[in-house]
Parts: sequence; C-alpha cells; structure tokens
Amino acid sequence: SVCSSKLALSQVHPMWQEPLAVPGGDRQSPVDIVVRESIFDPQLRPLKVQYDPRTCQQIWNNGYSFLVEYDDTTDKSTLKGGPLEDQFRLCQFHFHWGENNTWGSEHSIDRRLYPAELHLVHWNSDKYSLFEESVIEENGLAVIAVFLKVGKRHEGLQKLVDALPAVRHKDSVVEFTKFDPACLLPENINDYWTYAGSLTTPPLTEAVTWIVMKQHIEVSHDQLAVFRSLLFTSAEEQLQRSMVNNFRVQQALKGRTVRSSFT
Ligand SMILES: Cc1ccnc(S(N)(=O)=O)n1
Ligand SMILES: [Zn+2]
Repeated sequence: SVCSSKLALSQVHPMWQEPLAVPGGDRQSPVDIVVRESIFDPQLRPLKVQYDPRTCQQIWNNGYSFLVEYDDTTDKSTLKGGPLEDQFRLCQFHFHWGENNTWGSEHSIDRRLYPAELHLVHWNSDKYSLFEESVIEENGLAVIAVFLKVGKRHEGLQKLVDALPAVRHKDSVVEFTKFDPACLLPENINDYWTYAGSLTTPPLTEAVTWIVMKQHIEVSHDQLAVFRSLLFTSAEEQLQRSMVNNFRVQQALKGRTVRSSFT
C-alpha cells in the first residue's frame, strides 16, 4: 500500500520547519482539547473496528516516524460508525513521541501532554479508490489517536519494538506480518472526542476526522526508549539525528467544536 507518507516526502519540508501558511488553514491539527468546552453528542455511535492481522505488510522509517503499513487494496481492515458516515480502510499506523516522558503527544487534554501518541490512519473507501485521492478531500480520512502513558510493559507492542532496530535509519524497511493493531486500542473505545482537522505532517491537508480516545494505553519506559533509538537520518548521512520530538506544534481551534461521545 502506498498510503505511507511518500506523499509527505514529495513536499520537501525541513524537519518540523512549519510551512509559513497552509492554504485556508482553518481546520489544522493537532489541538488542545478543552474538556469542559467539548459538547456531548448523543448521536455519536459506537466505533466499529474490524482489523485483519493478515493485511499487515511492513514497517518503514520515512524520516518522520516509523509506519506499520497494511494492504489496503481490499476492505479487510476497516473502521466505521462513531462520527463516520462511510466505511474507512486502515492503511497504516505510526506514533509521535518526545525525547523524554514529559511530552511527545500531538494532542493534549486540558493542556496535559502524554509521552507519545498512536495514529491509526484510515481512508474513505466508500467514496474514493486510493489513499492519494482521499487525502485531499474533506471527508477523506479518519485517524484514531491513542495516548501512550509510561507504566507496565505492553505485551502486544513488544513484537513491534523488537522489529524497530531493523528500521533504525530513514528509508529502511523490514517485512512485518500478522500484527493485529486492535491490540493497541484501549479496552474502552466508545469514549472519545472527535473534531474536523488535518494531517499533522505534510501535506497537512484538511481531510481528517479525528477520533481521540479518552482512555490511554500503557507502555514501559524501555519500550519507549527503543522508539527514541530510531534516527531521522539515512545511513549515508554524516550526522545522525535521533528520531525524537516528531510532533507538530499545536494549532488554533478557530471556532471548531470538539464533540464527545460520553458525558
Ligand atoms: C498518513 C499521514 C500523513 C501525514 N500525517 C499523518 S497524521 N500524523 O496526521 O496521522 N498521517
Ligand atoms: Zn501522526
């Protein structure tokens, strides 16, 4: 699947050097979610997640994060319900993290940051036939965000952690199969916030329905340390730079409403 951020790489941006302005940027991400200003919407339905581990293909270091990519040529791993009108196909998941456990997430809850954040990226397969098409449409993408907190070791994540040294450098890829991303979801996926936003790395397009989980997952300090052992730089580059702080600065809400699925 080409849903990875090759598109992102096509718009060469210096690392985290923000483009001056995004065309008509009035729904940019990430944002701080102010809980008392979010609005309970009783019409939000339960999320329906159906992932098939057999669609898992590879892990790729794209120079922004590491992406676990799924075969999205059929409707085998899908997301629907919640705030979504259509069916969406899982194409990849990745993380954002900090240099320490104090910060690293892209979103925050009442200004509280987490050490890392998981993004499960899906595109609207009812309306479009390719990820690349959906990425420029306002109802094109749905991203589930899950906060990571440092605590007990996450057994399901360990298989992924063990594969990371093989993709230490930018543009490295390793085969990675039979991984069920549902193991990275919190027990309760029916308590979430949702708002209309954008991709947080280039092309930063305003195509994303964000679904931010209220419940976090726990990973161990050592597991996060392996994330930080990755590099932004390719094997050829003279100066190696640790892949840390790969989050975007928070953006203005600009009058958007954040809805909650719970009271
Ligand atoms: C696929 C993709 C590209 C760029 N940015 C994102 S993100 N961080 O908004 O999930 N996802
Ligand atoms: Zn992301």
